Amino acid sequence: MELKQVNYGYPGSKNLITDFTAEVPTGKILSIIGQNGAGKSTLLKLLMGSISPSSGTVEIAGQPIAALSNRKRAAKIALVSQQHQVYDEMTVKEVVKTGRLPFHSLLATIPDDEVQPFLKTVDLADASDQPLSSLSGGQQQRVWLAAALAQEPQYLFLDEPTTYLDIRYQHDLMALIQKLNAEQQLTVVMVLHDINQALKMSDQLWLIKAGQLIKAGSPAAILDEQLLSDAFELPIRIVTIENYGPYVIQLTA
Ligand SMILES: Nc1ncnc2c1ncn2[C@@H]1O[C@H](COP(=O)(O)OP(=O)(O)OP(=O)(O)O)[C@@H](O)[C@H]1O
Repeated sequence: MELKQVNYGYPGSKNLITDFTAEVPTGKILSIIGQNGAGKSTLLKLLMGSISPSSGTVEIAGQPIAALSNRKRAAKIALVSQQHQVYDEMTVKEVVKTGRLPFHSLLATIPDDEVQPFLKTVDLADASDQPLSSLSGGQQQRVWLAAALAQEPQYLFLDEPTTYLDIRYQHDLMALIQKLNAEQQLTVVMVLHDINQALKMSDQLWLIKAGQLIKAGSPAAILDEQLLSDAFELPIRIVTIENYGPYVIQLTA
C-alpha cells in the first residue's frame, strides 16, 4: 500500500496533506506520529479510501484504492477509530457482528459462531452476551478490536487506540497487537500520541508535520533529538534508561 505524491485539503479549507509519498511496509507495524492537527487521522482516511486525494494516488497492491468496491475494501482494511458510534444497548457479540456486515445483508442473519473466534482472540469469549455498556473502557476497546478483526482484513488501522486506557490496559492492548501482527501477518498502521510507545512498538514510523512527511524510518532513524525537536517544536532530549533503552523526554517544565 502506498501514497504517491498525494495532496489533500478538506472542502473549503486550504491544502493539508502536501506532496506525500510513502509506502506502508507489508506485514509490519507502522506508526504515524506528529503534533495535534498535523494530519495523522487524515492520512489514515486517505489510506482507507474513505476520502480521495485532490491529486496523486493511493494504491493497494498496485491498484488505486478508489477503484475497489466497499465490500472489497472492507475485506482488506479494518479501522479501530477514536470515535465509536454509541451502541450501548447492543451486546458484545452484536457489536462484533457489525464487523461482518460488509459481507452479509443483515446483522440478524449472522450466526454467533461466526464471531466467537474473534472474541476469543481478544480474550472476551465469556462476555459475548453482555451489553457493551457493562464492560470497562479497556474491555470495550478490545470489543471494537474484535469487530475490526471480524472483517478478516489484511490491514488493521488504529487511530489513537490507547488514548483512554490506563498504562496496564495500554500495555496489554499493544502486546495483543504485536501478537496479531506476528501470528496473523496483519499489517498494522497506528496513529499514536505517545512517542515512546510508538518507538517501542513499531518497525517503521512516519514523522509528520503540517501535512508533510519529515521522515519515514526505523525507530533508530527517528531517535534524533534535532528531528523530534523540529517536528514537535519543543526541546527534546533522548535519555537511556537501564533495562528499557532510549527514551524521549521533553525539556520544558
Ligand atoms: N472533516 C473535516 N473537515 C474540515 N477540516 C478537518 C476535518 N477533519 C479534520 N480537519 C482539520 O484537518 C487538520 C488535521 O486533522 P487530523 O485529524 O488529520 O490531524 P491529527 O494529526 O490526526 O490531529 P490529532 O492528533 O489532534 O488527532 C486539523 O486542522 C483539523 O481541524
